[in-house]
Amino acid sequence: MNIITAAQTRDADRHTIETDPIASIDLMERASGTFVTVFMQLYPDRNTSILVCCGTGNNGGDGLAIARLLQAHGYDEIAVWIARFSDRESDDFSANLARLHNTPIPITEFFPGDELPVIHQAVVIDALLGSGLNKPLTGDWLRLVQHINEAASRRVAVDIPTGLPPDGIIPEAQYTVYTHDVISFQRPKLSFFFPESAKAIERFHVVDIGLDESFIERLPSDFSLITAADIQRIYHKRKPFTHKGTYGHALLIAGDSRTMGAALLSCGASLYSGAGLTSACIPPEGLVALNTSHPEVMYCPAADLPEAWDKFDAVGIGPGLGQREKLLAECLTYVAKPLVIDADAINLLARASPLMGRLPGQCILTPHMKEFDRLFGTHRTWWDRLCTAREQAEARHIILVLKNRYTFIVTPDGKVYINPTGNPAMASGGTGDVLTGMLTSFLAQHYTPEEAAILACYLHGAAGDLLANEGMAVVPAGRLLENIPRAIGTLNQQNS
Ligand SMILES: NC(=O)C1=CN([C@@H]2O[C@H](COP(=O)(O)OP(=O)(O)OC[C@H]3O[C@@H](n4cnc5c(N)ncnc54)[C@H](O)[C@@H]3O)[C@@H](O)[C@H]2O)[C@@H](O)CC1
Ligand SMILES: [K+]
Repeated sequence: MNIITAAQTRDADRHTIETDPIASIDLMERASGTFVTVFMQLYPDRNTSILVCCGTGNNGGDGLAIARLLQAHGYDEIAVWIARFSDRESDDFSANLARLHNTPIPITEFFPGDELPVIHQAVVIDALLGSGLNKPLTGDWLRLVQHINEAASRRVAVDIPTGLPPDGIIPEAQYTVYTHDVISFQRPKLSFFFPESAKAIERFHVVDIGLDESFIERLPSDFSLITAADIQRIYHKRKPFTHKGTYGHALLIAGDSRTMGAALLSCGASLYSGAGLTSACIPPEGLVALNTSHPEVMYCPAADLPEAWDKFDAVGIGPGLGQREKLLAECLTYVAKPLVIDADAINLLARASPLMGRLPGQCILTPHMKEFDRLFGTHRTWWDRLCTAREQAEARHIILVLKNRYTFIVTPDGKVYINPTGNPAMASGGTGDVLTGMLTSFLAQHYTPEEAAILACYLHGAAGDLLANEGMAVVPAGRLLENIPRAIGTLNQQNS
């Protein structure tokens, strides 16, 4: 699903109005109706007291229509505030204001400098400003937004929290309405996926307001959100008459005396993700632990690597590797193979910059924020970091998996795939090692690096989601392993 800019959304809006055809005021009614459907699922109690705060543009117009529709659905305790901080009002706002005057809903208008009454409603619907935002909030807007944030109410935004830019840089000090829920029209906005939006958005829901999807999908965009349908398309179900050789041989070069667990986790992840064979190049003191935890995994001593190299279909290096820089340097001298570089190996790369110049094309690097900044310099915003990631991926022909709540997979052609799965219960040591094992496993199974990255990130998060949905508030990395086949299994069920 491509993620589009505010300007492109306006194009899609115009196109739909012309070709559907539908009058703009009716499109607003349709959008407001879809908002109301989700809102009623979130707050089914018709006695919920609701304050709808509206600006005078189309976001405000939506707010007015929403107030009227909620009242028609039996929500009687509704009040509307209109922020008259600008002389302009959109046509559809005016039309909806006229319609609202035919209802008993009380409307209060506020002008610059007006005192703001205490908000006592259980829910505030934020329809002040939407995707039309073109500068940070100041003056009366900022005062109103802070006033809303100070109320004890639940806050639900129409389309986007007021003050949050839909795309581009989100300045750290940017003030927005801090929402519990955002009900967003047609597409999530790019900024929803940046950590800087955490305060502004607790969760978001996307509703289809009937804009022309085929038109939207044709709009050029370098950003796309991975969907279950994409995963279905990429994943190949295991076929009859296949054997372990069909599914490739993965090698994990990992572990050190104090960090052997990282190696075991990544080897386990390779195994559970379906590589036909998995070998571990670990220090010999880890052998007993390896044989105990994953007897299916074979051992490859570091000294055997030069002769054994040819038999591996993919290599992952880094989890718990410690300071064993020589191993990384050696790997980069052998015939290039599908390669994943993670964790300690990334830090070694950051320290030994000549090695950076030897990365094979299409290799996958999986830095988290700090590792990324160690490699490429510090960044003040995630937007800047993502811009650097795109430049570096293009210049070096590599794939960068920039890990976060929503992991960004950045490919050499500058495209960014955003992974939606995963949850905060997974935020603990070792889950990254599991991801490395999964990536290496899918590469060994002959998926392209781009496919492997998309599959691994999605299924890694999906495995964690299965556990979180079963009530686990914390998902330790070890518990993820057995859930990888379950996450893959759900694809098999849907495929059959
Ligand atoms: N697909 C669509 O495009 C649809 C859009 N709709 C709604 O329309 C919204 C966009 O409406 P508009 O383009 O009228 O814009 P907004 O209603 O978001 O903003 C209104 C105006 O406020 C001004 N403004 C921007 N930033 C400001 C700031 N920091 N301080 C003070 N004033 C500022 C701008 O002049 C802007 O045009 C969407 O978010 C959505 O809610 C819906 O009605 C349905 C269809
Ligand atoms: K809003």
